[in-house]
Amino acid sequence: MKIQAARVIVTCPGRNFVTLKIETDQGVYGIGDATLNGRELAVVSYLEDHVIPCLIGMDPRRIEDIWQYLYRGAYWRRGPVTMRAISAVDTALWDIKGKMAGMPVYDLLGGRSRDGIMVYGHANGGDIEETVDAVGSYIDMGYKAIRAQTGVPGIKDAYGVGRGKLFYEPADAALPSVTGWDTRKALNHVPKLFEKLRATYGFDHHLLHDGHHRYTPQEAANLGKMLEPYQLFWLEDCTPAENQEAFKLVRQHTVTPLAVGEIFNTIWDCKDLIQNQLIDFIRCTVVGAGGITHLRRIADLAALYQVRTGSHGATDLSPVTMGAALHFDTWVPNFGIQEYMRHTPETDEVFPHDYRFEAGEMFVGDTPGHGVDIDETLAAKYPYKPAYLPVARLEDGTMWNW
Ligand SMILES: O=C(O)C(=O)C[C@H](O)[C@H](O)CO
Ligand SMILES: [Mg+2]
Repeated sequence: MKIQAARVIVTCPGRNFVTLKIETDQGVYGIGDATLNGRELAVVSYLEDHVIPCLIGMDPRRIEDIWQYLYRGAYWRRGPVTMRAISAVDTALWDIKGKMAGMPVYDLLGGRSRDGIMVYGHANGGDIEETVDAVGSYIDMGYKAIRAQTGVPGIKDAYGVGRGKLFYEPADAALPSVTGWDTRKALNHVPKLFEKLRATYGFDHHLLHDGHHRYTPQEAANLGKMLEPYQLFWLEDCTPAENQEAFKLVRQHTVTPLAVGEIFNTIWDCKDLIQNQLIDFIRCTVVGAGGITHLRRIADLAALYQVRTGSHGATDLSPVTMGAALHFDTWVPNFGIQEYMRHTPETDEVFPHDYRFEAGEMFVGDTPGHGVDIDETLAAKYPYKPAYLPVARLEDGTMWNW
């Protein structure tokens, strides 16, 4: 069996997605997601100019060997562009293997560990009242877990506060827009949101919050401590994690559960965090961390230390990633939660899929492979549109972490 052709499909049904389609000489094909928000075309070139020429003629059944070939073979290891490209190949190959075997991917991985996959949605508002209402509407939709973000007085375009209620997408301009940040103002405000949420809805639902890399370790520890009475499911990306040791300081001072990993590419980004039990949830996902093959390695390491999974699932990850992630979640023994930001109806139409949401959980179907396809004719109607994520600056103009 041989890989006969492979091509990259770029489409923008409201936002940009990069998809790799691998075709075999036996008529079976597979697809993988390679979307890197705000840097999409770098991955397109990596795939078209450097990966696809090597893939032609290879045996698509050799998923592990092809993964090692692309990782070790490039010499230049890791990084978001390389690992997104490897992930797209890997996901497409698992899709092909499932189709060849007549099995859904979760069965190839070892079978079902659970029936439904608990997901969390994004509730946000310009102020506390609006966010409280938004959380209420997620509860009405059946969600058991909700991430809550609010605008902060005095901060321009605080992180996580979108224009729409269901389809938040921060990459919106042909050049990066400038948002603001002020830790003092956020620390004064965020605990009040959770106080109000618990007072309004009680403690039956899981509440989450994303710090989006904004706080120093000391500030993050302070926030975690202030949020303890509200019993969060997790505080995410409370401080940048390039220096994994930074989490020691946060951990020493708070029992608020910590989650990190949406920008990690490999096991090397999180091995110290996991082995030192500095986090509770690892948020790497299929598209970000080298596909199913590598994510399984991360999850297995995490399991040794009682760290559970909580895969990134924002809208910039295409339905292909969502499908593959849900198969992974259906199997992985140390599952925690899955992020689920809804795609727009236009996106769902371009990527027909068999997963569904019901009563706060997602369910995968039994279609062989990962159960997500691409309608290429429809995809061609939505050409690529340059879009950047915003940047953040402090009040005095200093660049900060968006
Ligand atoms: O979903 C989350 O937790 C995010 O932090 C979303 C990110 O801002 C988004 O994926 C960036 O492209
Ligand atoms: Mg996040």
